[in-house]
Amino acid sequence: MAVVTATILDGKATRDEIFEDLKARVAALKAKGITPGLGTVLVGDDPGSAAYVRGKHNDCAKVGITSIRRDLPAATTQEELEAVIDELNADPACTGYIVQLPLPKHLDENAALERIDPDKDADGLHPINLGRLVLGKEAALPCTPRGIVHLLRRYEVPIAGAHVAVVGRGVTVGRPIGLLLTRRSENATVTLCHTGTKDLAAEVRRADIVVAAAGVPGLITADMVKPGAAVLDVGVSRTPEGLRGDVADDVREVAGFLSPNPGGVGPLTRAFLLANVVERAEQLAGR
Ligand SMILES: Nc1nc2c(c(=O)[nH]1)N[C@@H](CN(C=O)c1ccc(C(=O)N[C@@H](CCC(=O)O)C(=O)O)cc1)CN2
Repeated sequence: MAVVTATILDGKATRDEIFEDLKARVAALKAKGITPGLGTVLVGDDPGSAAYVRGKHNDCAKVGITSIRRDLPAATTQEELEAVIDELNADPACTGYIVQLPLPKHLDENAALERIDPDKDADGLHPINLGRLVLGKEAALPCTPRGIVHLLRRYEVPIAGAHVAVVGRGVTVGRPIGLLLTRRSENATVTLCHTGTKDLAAEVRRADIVVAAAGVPGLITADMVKPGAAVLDVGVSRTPEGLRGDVADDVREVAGFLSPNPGGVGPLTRAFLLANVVERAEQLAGR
């Protein structure tokens, strides 16, 4: 029988704590006559993206944030998409919003992200907000990286001085997580691994913290993990057997901490999306 050594980093319990805090803050905003609003733009009928967007609006209802949904057909043109973005930029009821990624292949994702008003960028993925993060200025932070840092802190995983291997260089996780973890407040040393990395196993093996965000089922196996390391399973793939993370099951016999998938970082991605909207509403209320 498998021996589980890892402490499980429970994303759902941690999300519930964040929701309690957000509920109180939204109530305080409403008492001042301000209701935060989250917008989503979903293009096409990918069932995974549709489920994530549905989840985001369910979360809004739980904490008292107004939901604004724009669901567009798969054949939407770039001009039509940008017209919806412009509309949300101008909508005073919309405090912040996201364009659900990935977009259908015929659409230009970067152009769409750049069109979002940076002050309404609830995802923290606008180039201006990523640039502010690089410069150490206040900005909306990308939700999944924010969730990862929160989960590590919540379970008192040492970050300062840790060697972190990030696997995957996507815009929502891999690239921005390095920016967060190398801030002075976190002080980790980060190696960003990708398909061009010569010896992935060696890079992962010397890491105290592994962030697996490649979207390759079972990529990280027990023999690649330093005993006691914290392993965060962020990548997700839809396989004929169902949803699979990047981390093989046997890693829980070696790791010191493990964020499972599902039930780890995913719920925090959603929680920090709402947190970004509430924080923006609080900034506006303070003016
Ligand atoms: N505009 C964005 N698009 C995408 C992002 C993002 O941060 N911004 N990230 C992912 C998808 N995503 C949010 O949009 C997301 C992924 C996973 C979860 C989640 O809660 N997962 C659950 C399992 C859910 C299931 O069973 O299907 C879990 O991990 O427990 C939430 C949000 C790509 N696109």
